[in-house]
Amino acid sequence: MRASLLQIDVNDDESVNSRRERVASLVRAQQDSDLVVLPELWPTGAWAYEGFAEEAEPLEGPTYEVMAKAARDAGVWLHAGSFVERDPEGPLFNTSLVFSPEGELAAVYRKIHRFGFDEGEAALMAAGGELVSVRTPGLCLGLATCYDLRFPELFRGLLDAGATAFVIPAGWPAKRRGHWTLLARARAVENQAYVLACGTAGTHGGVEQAGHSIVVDPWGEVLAEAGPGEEVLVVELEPGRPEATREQFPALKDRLLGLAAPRR
Ligand SMILES: O=C(O)CCC(=O)C(=O)O
Repeated sequence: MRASLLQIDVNDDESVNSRRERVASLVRAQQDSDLVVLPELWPTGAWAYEGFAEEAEPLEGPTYEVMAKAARDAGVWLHAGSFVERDPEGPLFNTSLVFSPEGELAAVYRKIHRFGFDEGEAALMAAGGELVSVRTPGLCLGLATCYDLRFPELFRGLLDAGATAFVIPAGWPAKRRGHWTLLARARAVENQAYVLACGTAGTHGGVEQAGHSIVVDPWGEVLAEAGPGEEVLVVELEPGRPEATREQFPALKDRLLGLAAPRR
């Protein structure tokens, strides 16, 4: 099973419309892959907060339309990264879409952990409240977005829902790149699952992006890692590898659920 992670250069000079068309062409060029992954908030830029309200789209807005068609044209499973969704009730969400190779919507995930400590995304957006996984013929994909990577309990929830791979679009800043790589490997090792973490390149909203999209196998080995610039990272995954790893080294069977809090 071949996956392509499209590490897009997201900068403030390119308009949302032209970036959308450019990214759609890049998706269409991945016909040899089974799964294509895009980063977080690539249409607007994850850090370009001032544009969020103006650029917000309904669920089935321009990003949905263009990406559904690109998935169908390429005949791939497409994790279309995320975009700023305006819910009909008013709130904004950081919303990821997954399309089947027929261009049908297969999953919608609204980012649960918003970044910003009461500012930026955390102030402007509402939190999603639902764990989402999607079964493809090869792997069961558990969905998470950027800052979610710091919350292992979310990944345990996805594991319990059957996930064998985690797909994590991000707009991770360069200054915390060390955490990105470490956390991606940790989530893979502790859950014995593939991690496909796709970030952005470039600088937007004044924040230099880490790039360095990464694919980690269920044993924690880095299968592929991008550099800092725009890049298509192509990697071969083995369906069945997570299950085989879990059988050979059955640490997940030793989980102790519901441990009591320490007595004071
Ligand atoms: O956790 C971090 O260091 C970065 C998170 C982030 O950039 C985001 O969620 O948008």
